Amino acid sequence: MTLTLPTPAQPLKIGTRGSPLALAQAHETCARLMKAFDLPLEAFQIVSISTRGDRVQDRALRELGGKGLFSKEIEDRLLNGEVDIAVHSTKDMSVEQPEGLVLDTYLPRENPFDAFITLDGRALADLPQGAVVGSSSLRRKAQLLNKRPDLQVIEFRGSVQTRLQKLKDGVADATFLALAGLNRLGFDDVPRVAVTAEEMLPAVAQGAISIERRAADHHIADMLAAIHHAPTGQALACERAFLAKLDGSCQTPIAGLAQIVGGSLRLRGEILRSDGSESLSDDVSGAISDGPEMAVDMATKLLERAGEGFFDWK
Ligand SMILES: NCc1[nH]cc(CCC(=O)O)c1CC(=O)O
Repeated sequence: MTLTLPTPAQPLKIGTRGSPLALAQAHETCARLMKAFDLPLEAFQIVSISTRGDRVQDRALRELGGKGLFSKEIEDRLLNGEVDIAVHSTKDMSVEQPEGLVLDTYLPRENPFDAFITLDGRALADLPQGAVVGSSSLRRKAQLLNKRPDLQVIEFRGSVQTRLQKLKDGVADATFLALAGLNRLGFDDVPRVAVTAEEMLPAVAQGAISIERRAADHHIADMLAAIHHAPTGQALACERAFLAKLDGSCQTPIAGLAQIVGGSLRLRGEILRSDGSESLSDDVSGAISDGPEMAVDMATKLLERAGEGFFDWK
């Protein structure tokens, strides 16, 4: 197999959102390709592309609706050839890609769990009665209220810095962020306590970077194969099959985590009513290759248990 590799004269154009986290993820992808093929930095060009999700800051994202809130503009440029690959937070990606594109390269997953953030670094269990938590995630809100109906959850968006400032201003007592984001940005001094899977199961695909390409681009596919992390791909295929069967997105109160433990695959899943009044969950293990099948099975059983009317967020 002969690979066609990028050169400084014909660089690989990497499409990404322009947020600090998105750029860090594009740089990680770039660094892995440089290492795999001993390429210079000049063989890559990072193209930052603004998406609708980036432009709308003042309204809750879920009110916007629509698929590909954080990816459509990037996917359009991939389809018209302006960029060669696109790097994404898989958590923000819908379960199906537009015709002609595939999402099948995964980098090794970062920590998939949530971080609980307060100014004094206390744990979730130490949050006083009636405290105010800032989060715009329906999942986090529902999970939190399910365990702690005494808490008040308010809308919270913006960068890590904005959120910390809001805590300092007393707008809220605590917030959540993905640990993966904090780690990738190198925010080591942000006080945080990792939330366990038992306390709050993370969102499907949290902490996993994926790379999208044109389906017909076999040279690109061959090149990306060198940086694909198969265990992450297997876990993500399972989680995304779970989400697909539930017809969910990153903006629905659904949680799911697949982990490879000692040669088998463990899948934990949860669906909630958005006010947190009810939560249904399951925990199964099986062969790694049966991941997607296990996920569909779990989702089907959860839907049966939930019955009509459970999905008030639909
Ligand atoms: N929806 C926002 C989003 N999408 C991906 C991440 C974090 C990085 C990741 O999960 O890979 C975040 C921020 C957050 O949840 O704190």
